[in-house]
Order: sequence, then structure tokens, then C-alpha cells
Amino acid sequence: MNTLQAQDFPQILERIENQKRMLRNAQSHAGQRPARKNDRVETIIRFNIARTAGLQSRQYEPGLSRTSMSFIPPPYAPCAQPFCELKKSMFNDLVLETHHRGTYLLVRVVTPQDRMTAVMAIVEDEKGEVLLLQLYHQAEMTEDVLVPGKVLIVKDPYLKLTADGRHGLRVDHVSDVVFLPAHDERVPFFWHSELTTPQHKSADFWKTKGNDCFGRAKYQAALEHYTRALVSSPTTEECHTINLNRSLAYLKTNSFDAALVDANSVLEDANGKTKEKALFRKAQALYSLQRYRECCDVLKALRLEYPDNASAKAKLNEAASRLAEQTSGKYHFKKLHAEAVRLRPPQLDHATYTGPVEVRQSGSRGRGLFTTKAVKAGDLLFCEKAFVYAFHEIEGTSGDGRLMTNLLIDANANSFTSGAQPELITMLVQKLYQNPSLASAVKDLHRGSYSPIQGVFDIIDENPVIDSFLLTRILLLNSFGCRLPEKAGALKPPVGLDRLDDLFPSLGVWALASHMNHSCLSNAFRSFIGDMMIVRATEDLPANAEITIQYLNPFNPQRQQKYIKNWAFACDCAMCEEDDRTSDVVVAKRNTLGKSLEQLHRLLTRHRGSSGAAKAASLIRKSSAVLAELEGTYSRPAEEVPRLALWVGYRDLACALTVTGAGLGSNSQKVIDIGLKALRCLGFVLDGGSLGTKQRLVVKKWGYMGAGLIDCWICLKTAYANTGSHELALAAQGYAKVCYRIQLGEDETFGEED
Ligand SMILES: C[S@@+](CC[C@H](N)C(=O)[O-])C[C@H]1O[C@@H](n2cnc3c(N)ncnc32)[C@H](O)[C@@H]1O
Repeated sequence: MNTLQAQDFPQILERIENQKRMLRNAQSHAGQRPARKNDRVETIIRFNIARTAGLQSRQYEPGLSRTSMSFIPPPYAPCAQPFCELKKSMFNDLVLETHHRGTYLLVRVVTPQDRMTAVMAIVEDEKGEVLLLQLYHQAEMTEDVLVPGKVLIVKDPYLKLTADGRHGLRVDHVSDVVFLPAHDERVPFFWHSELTTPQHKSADFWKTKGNDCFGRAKYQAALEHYTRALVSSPTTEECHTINLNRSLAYLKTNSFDAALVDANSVLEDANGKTKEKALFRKAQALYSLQRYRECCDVLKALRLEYPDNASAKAKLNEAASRLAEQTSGKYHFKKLHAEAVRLRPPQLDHATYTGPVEVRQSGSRGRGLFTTKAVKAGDLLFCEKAFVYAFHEIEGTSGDGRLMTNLLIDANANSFTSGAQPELITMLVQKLYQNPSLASAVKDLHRGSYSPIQGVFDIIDENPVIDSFLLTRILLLNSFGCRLPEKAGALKPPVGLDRLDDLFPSLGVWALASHMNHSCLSNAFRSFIGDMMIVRATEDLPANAEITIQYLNPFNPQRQQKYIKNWAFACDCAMCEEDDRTSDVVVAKRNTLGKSLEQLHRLLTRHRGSSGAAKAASLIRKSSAVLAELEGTYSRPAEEVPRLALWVGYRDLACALTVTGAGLGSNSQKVIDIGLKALRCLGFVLDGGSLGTKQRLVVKKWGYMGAGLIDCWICLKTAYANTGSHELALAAQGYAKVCYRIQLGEDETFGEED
């Protein structure tokens, strides 16, 4: 959820203005015939030169190194008509900037492909006319999508004027393209080539060819050959083998629905070794579709009939572990951490657990997520595996431009996203196109004002109708940026969202999490281990409470504008209300005082032990004076509106005193006072905790989950322990652990860093 406004980035604003000019120019030619026909030889040579030189693979921007920009074009609907209802067109029939509804083009690829954001090649029609074809949202594969000789159908073609004044075909919806197998009867005879080898070969011939391609990891080619084998009169036995092989090739290309269909077709009348294999393929497909219970059932049946099958035994163990996670919410978090460190991308093979939550209506906010029973602070609400996840290793902010390498620009909204957004859209498009059974998880996610056509996601000509613009919209409104987990620990840099970086290089969609509405004073906290999102309650909640999270960092002064612009709502939490009431003068004063505190605390950490005691004492006095002044800028009680700048000041002072040892001995009292004050600034309501009173330390009401909260509790624990108040130290340690669990998602690793 990291959309940025172009007005803050002049270079991008300029590009957007150029793009808008181009669009307006293009629109002024709508309905016209192209000024001149493409010369075949020149078009092919020009394309090949550009492709070879790699000119089309990157655009360079001064100041923004190696920036790739893609623009979201004006949305248009995908074709929702079956092929049999479409009328054939030729290139000469097309006019500019027009969707030729109800028609199709039959084209053949004549050059190798180039890939920028789109996959591109020169294609010809049956009259030999040529055009540039741009296909968007095609997955990166080991095989090229467009290879010379390949024949395609383009439904509802769109002829667009390109930036250089030429024209070409642009296809944004994957379901608007049909890749025809060589043996398809729609491929004209005179386009048959060596690629489309004579048609009278046996099923075994095509199966062998398929196996050969499979062996070379050419899975798409293998699929085509297996399909051809199946229509070349195979015997029943051959048919089983081919279906099993094709099922495996489908698994390799992440087409789990199709893999399952093939495995099931074999199971209709197979037995012996064939049945054993088919059951295993079925289990593999079900596992990949995260249907763990069914997967376990299939594997149990397989084990019963074929007890010596070692692969089935291993797979059953895996599936049973996933099922246990899914039903109990019990994860081996240390193992998850280890996997997240080892795997690149860190996509973990674990199940989603949905805890005591459900989606319900939440008045004018649309749907929201609610508790189904009372929960305690730190309780697991859910742990969700990403539906799609695009991983980028570099962590950074907009400041140094490192993230500004991959921009997706919405010229209409004058906004853009940086990072993995374009990649994620293609992932989402492909996942749903290949596995329509999974669409229900995401197709109804919040889409703002975008209204898709009737029939979207319907199966037409055996494939689902996919609207890339709908999915782009869903993604822009529902994706989460995420960072790799930081190891929180005593007095390490704080974990949380205190910094002004709402930009995260990795992005994903977590469908259940997408139902949570926003509040700056949220009652739940999200953390990530790899692509698993862990959401825990940050306070005790009754049943039927709406669960909220922070979409953006509350330290971000522009957050309200972003909510309005990106998500079309204004946050009405107490913190936003208070921000509205706070004058710029007060904000500026808080910033200045905050900076002084930062400096004082930095100096303080240099004066360690007894030798620096006098200097430390003077710095502490100064710091206390600044803190008192800062406190004077707040009026509403912290229980109602957390005092974030003040919290940071007290937290850092408590930590600095603990680190330097200035907090040792009699100064422990100081750390305790400051630490407790820090917590109260976050809205914590505490009972007890003062030395010598024998009163237990109890959190009566949980406060805001500020970054560094764990550290603050650890400082308290240390100070209590130093004064021999072991019960208080234990209580502080216990609360540190709950905060650790909330902010890092688990507490199995708590204390390991000590
Ligand atoms: C990611 S969706 C959250 C789920 C959404 N309410 C639904 O019905 O699917 C984000 C959208 O929820 C609504 N929303 C979220 N937080 C809100 C809030 N605090 N006040 C009003 N609307 C909110 C806005 O329409 C926003 O664009």
C-alpha cells in the first residue's frame, strides 16, 4: 500500500504530463486509418535492431538511475464473448485507438520476442501485413512466449498509436489472446511449417516429443505435444500415461487446476501403478492449491493401497503439518525464520490459519474484520500465507532513489507506486488465469469505484475472462508492503513503523488481511516472516470488536491526504482529530525539541560508567528540561491520544541511561520513572511498578504499539532487577515478551539476543 503522489517528484510529474499529451494526441486520431501502412521488411529490421541493441529493454532517466516506468492505460473491458461469436478481421480493417469489439485477428509471429514491461514481437496476418504486437502481463518463463511461427488469436483487437508515431497492437488482458497449438484447425494450411510437423504421427510420437521437451524444462512446448498426443488416437493405456505426464507439466507451470483435472481423468478407470501415480499427482495438485484436508485424504487412500510408496509417506507428513497449522494456528516459528533467511524469494510453504475472526459489514466503511470471541493482547488473530508475493531484497526509502527503479504510473490519478507493483499485477493475473478455482479468494476484494463488466472470471472457451484493470485496481487498494523481519532485541534499533518509510520493496496480497479497515489507533499489528503475515491483537478485545490496522505510519504528516487520495476515506480517529487541531507552530516546536533530544541522547550514550557520571548527569538534566517543555505542547490525556514525540524522547532517554550504565545503582529509580512515563505517553494505563510499594506491576489498558516498546520494557526489567525488585522485573519481562510477540509475530525467539 505504497502509492506516492507525482507532485512530490517533478521528474515523474513531467513524464506523466508527456504521457497525457501523447494520450490526448492518440485520442485525436481515434477511428482514423493509420497514415501509412507498415513496410514489412523495414518494420522487421527496425524491430530486430532495437531488440538486439537492447534499446527497448530500459529507459534511462537523469537522476533516476535505470528507471523502468509503466503507465496504467485507460481501462477497457476484456472480451467476454466466445470465439465462435467473433468475426475475423485483417490488419487493414483496423482503425486507430479503437477496440474492435466482436472481432478477432489471426496472427503469426515473425520475429523473436523482446521483453520490456510487455512481451513484444512483429506479427503478420494472413495477407502478410505486419504489426508490432505488445502483450502485457505475460509471466517470465524459461521459454519465450512469442516464437517465430507461433499462431495466435487476438480477440477484440486494439490498434494503438505508439510514442514514435507508429502503430501496433496492444493487449492488456491475458484472456484476449489464444495461443493456438500447431495442430489447431484454425491454423491456416499455408502457415504450417516444420514447427507444425505432419499431422498423421502417432500418439506415442507426440508423447515422446513432449517428454523430450519436459526433460529440457520446456514445459509449455511439452504441454502442447502432450495435448496433441491426446488427440492422436491413443490407446487407453497411452492416454493414462500422457495425462499423467501432462499433469506433471501443468504442475511445473503452476497450473494446478489443470493438473488436478488430468489426474482425476486418469483415476476414473485406472488401477495398479497408473492409479498410484495419478493419486500422487492429485495430492500434489491439491497441496499446491492449499486444499490440505483433501490432500491428506488422497494420500491416506494412496498409503492404504500402496503402503511402500515412500514419496506418499513424505508428502502425507507435509500435508498433515499444513493441516495442523491451518486448524490449530500452531507454527514452529523458529523454523519459519530459518526458512525466510534461507529462501530467495522467501516464499514459505506453510498454511493459513484463520483464528477468531470473520468478515462482516462495517457500516460506511464497507466490510471489516471482526473478532468472534474475546481475545487478549498478543493473541493470534490470523496467520496468512500471501496469495501473491513479489520479493525485492533491497530495503530503502525514497530518499536515495534505490526503490525508484520500477514505477507503475497512474497518469489519471497523478500517482505512482514504486517497487514490485507491476510484477505483482502480472503474478496475480497469471495465478488467476491458470487457476480459476482460486479466484473466489480475491475477486471480490475492495475495488473502489471500478465496475467490471458482466462475465468477468466466467469460463469462456475453457479459460476464465480476466480483467487486468480490475486486478490492478484490487492490487492498488489491497496490497501490503512488507519488510523482512528485524530481530528486535534489547536496545537495538526499534522495530515498528516509526520511520517515515511507508515504502517497502517487497509487496504482496493477503486476502483476509485486506478486509481490515484502517485506524491510526489500531487494535491489531501485522508482522511478516517471509511471505507469511502474522496479525495479533494489541489490546484485550471483546467478541464482535472490529479489528483495525494502520495502513500508513502515524508519524507521516501526509497520511490523511493519502487516505483521501488513495483509499477515498478520511481517518476520523482521535489522533487524526488532534492533528487537525494542532497548529503548525506547535508541530514545528515539537520537531525542534525532538531533534534536541535526539542530540542529547546521542551524547549521553558516549558517557559510560562512573568516569562520565558528571557529564551524564548534566545531559540528563538538560534532557529532562526539554522533555518538560515538550510535555507542555500536549493537552489531551495520552490515554485518549498517544503523545508520540514525547514517547520517543522518554524511550530514548531510558535506553540511553541503561546502555551507559548511568542507570545503575541509585539511578535505576530514574530509569523506572522515565520508562513508566514513556509507556504512559503511549496511552498505557499501569497499576503499580513503583519501587518499595510491593504493588504488582499490571497493565490495566494497553497503549499504542510504538517502535522500541520492547526495549522500553527491557530497560524497566533491567532497572527493577538492579534494585533487587525481582517480581517487578519478571512482570516487565513478561510484558516485553507480549510486545515482542505482537511486533515480531512470535515469541519463540524472545530473549535469544540477550
Ligand atoms: C483494503 S480495503 C478494506 C476493506 C474494505 N472496507 C472492504 O469492504 O473490502 C480499504 C477500503 O476500506 C475503506 N476503509 C478503510 N478504513 C477506513 C476508515 N477508517 N474509514 C472509512 N473507510 C475505511 C475505504 O473504502 C478503503 O478504500
